[in-house]
Amino acid sequence: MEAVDYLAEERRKAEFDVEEMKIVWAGSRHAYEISDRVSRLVASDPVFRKDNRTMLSRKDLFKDTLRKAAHAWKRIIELRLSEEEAKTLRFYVDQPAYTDLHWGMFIPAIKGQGTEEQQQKWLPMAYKMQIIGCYAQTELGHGSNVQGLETTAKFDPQTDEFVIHSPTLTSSKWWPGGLGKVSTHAVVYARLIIDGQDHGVHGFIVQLRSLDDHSPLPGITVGDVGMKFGSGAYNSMDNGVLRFDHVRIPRNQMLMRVSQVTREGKYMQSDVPRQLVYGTMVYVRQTIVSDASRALSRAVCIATRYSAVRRQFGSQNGGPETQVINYKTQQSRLFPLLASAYAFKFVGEWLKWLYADVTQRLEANDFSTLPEAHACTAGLKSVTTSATADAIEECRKLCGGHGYLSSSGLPELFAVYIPACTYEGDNIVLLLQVARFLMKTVSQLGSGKNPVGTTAYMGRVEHLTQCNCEVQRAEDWLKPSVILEAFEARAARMSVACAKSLSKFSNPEEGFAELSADLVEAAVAHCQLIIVSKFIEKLQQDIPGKGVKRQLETLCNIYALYLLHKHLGDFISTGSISPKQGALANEQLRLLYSQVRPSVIALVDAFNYTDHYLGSILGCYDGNVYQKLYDEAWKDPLNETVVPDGYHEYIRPILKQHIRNARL
Ligand SMILES: CCCCCCC/C=C/C(=O)SCCNC(=O)CCNC(=O)[C@H](O)C(C)(C)COP(=O)(O)OP(=O)(O)OC[C@H]1O[C@@H](n2cnc3c(N)ncnc32)[C@H](O)[C@@H]1OP(=O)(O)O
Ligand SMILES: Cc1cc2nc3c(=O)[nH]c(=O)nc-3n(C[C@H](O)[C@H](O)[C@H](O)COP(=O)(O)OP(=O)(O)OC[C@H]3O[C@@H](n4cnc5c(N)ncnc54)[C@H](O)[C@@H]3O)c2cc1C
Repeated sequence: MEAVDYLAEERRKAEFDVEEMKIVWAGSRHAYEISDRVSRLVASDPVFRKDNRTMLSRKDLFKDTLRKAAHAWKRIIELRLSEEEAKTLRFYVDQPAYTDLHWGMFIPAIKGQGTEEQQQKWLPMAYKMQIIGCYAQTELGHGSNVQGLETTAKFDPQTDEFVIHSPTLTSSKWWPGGLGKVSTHAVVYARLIIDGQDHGVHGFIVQLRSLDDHSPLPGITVGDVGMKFGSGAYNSMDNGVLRFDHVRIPRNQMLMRVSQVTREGKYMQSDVPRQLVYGTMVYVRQTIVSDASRALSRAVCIATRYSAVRRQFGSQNGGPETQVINYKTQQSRLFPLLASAYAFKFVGEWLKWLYADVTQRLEANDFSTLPEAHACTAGLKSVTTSATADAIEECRKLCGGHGYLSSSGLPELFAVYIPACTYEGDNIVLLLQVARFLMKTVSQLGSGKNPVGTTAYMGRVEHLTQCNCEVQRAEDWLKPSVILEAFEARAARMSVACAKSLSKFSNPEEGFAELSADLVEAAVAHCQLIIVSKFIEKLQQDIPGKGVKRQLETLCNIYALYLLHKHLGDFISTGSISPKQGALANEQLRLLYSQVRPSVIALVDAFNYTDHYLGSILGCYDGNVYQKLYDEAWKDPLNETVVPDGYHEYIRPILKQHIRNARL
């Protein structure tokens, strides 16, 4: 059989309706149709070509990004694309750009923190891209600790203005995407000072560059922070540095939904919580969870297709070698990642719903679910991005040597993805936020306030800290109720153990710092429980299509049992399961790998990614890996000449050394 036939053969083995699974993956038939149409549109447009981008210099890469962003905008206007279609188009262009921050943070910040009047003034200009904005919060000296920001916004009652100033080197804004070279405006976070009194961090809309010639306005020093990790990758983004030297802005450019400053310089707080100043981060963290499933599914698609094509060992009497995907070790490394991609997809959908729900409540002045929304977005952002970053690297290893080639697409995907573990909140810092929320929940148990939502299980803490797992045979692990109780017991017991340890400290903050490593583990357990439970909930829905639900059940079980196996120490040390039950879970997991094996190629086909989006020779739909790898090698600039540049200066003299030595 030719390499090109391997995937066709695999597709014939699929045990479910792949077209229906595509709709489940996309979220709805409508979303599927948009994604399918727009991804093909991008793939067929030569301006969006990206196969040469890791070879470009920083300047050429940046200009290429500007060209793509301008072309994308032109196509959006020409084709009158809806908001959803436009977003999908930017996603498939697949090159980090200032537009991500303009649409993803600048506009949401004004929407979430601006008054009606401010929204009416700024949003129409932003929607038409007559102004381009970024989100300037982080400083050289302060990122995680937002309350530690140093930039000041002093109210000047004489002129009815704020004076924005960077008092120290460490107060220089540092990192904001789009700031370095493009943005005309920024939402700048600064300490509000009125009459010498510090009212903490607030957001301000500040113009940075002239709308006529793009030069920085007086008092503004702005530039790019420099090259980042990897070639291509996130270097298409102009992450920037910015300093203010007493820059004046009108008073009405402070975002005033949460608090206001009057003409007289009076500071007034609305009845909305102060934490809404952090609202844009909650919004973006929620989108990052869905993005994790996309990045992970992309890597998994590449590694799965390649693993079905690649053969090593096992040939008998000159017959074909074994497909590496049939090695149990390959399966135990790859299939949990496939299952994780689906798990993150569904928890991302749920989180989107949660965010929409909390937004609706906030509009009706119901702030009760804000702490949970903060904990869920922070925790799930952390857990899904860390797992995805690790998984992309694992996929590279699963592809052996060829995975290390740039043309596999995996090195660039890794380089572009890993900052997700840091931006929008360092993952450990965010897990500590979840831990605080959990400790608060435990401390309130018995006070008559019943935990709700994702912490509702804590309401059954007495049962969960005493229950015995009922598993006796491997197949008992297939019962959703059994899986759920094991995960709930582990999470509840870890939180309760932390709370008990904390109670021994006279100073709770000291205790929290001392126990922070354990608290992070408890937070991870809680977040993993959410992901598992949302997958199980998804399966309670009506899911049409032959065999579709069955495949999803298998993936759900793989995801849960893989986590259980990976964190066996937690489950056993908390007494949530016995060592014997842990071994049975592993036995069941092996059976599940065999069960899902015939369908894995169809399961990655269901992501419906174009070859353009995948950007990987190893992951192409046709599986023609070797011919493509061979052809690609000859396109490398080093192969433009047979004898390399530098031969005469640096190679020949060494080779001819013996002649010189002989003459001496
Ligand atoms: C689509 C775009 C593409 C993506 C491109 C990526 C671009 C990247 C952009 C960025 O990175 S922007 C910068 C992001 N920066 C951060 O994420 C900073 C992380 N730090 C924080 O979020 C906070 O400083 C902190 C870690 C939460 C701590 O803040 P603070 O010291 O003020 O809080 P605490 O005293 O711990 O808590 C006070 C109180 O507030 C609650 N809370 C904290 N954050 C939020 C929130 N976002 N929403 C709601 N509530 C929040 C917290 O739980 C505490 O509650 P109580 O315990 O008092 O009830
Ligand atoms: C590619 C990229 C794009 C970005 N885009 C933007 C943007 O558009 N706008 C913007 O404003 N910012 C942006 N940022 C900044 C980003 O939000 C911050 O880098 C991030 O919040 C982490 O903060 P930090 O860099 O200060 O890390 P630090 O907080 O200095 O982290 C350093 C280490 O200290 C640990 N640590 C910190 N605090 C604690 C604690 N309390 N307990 C335990 N450990 C702790 C962390 O876990 C980490 O290991 C971007 C960053 C990157 C990398």
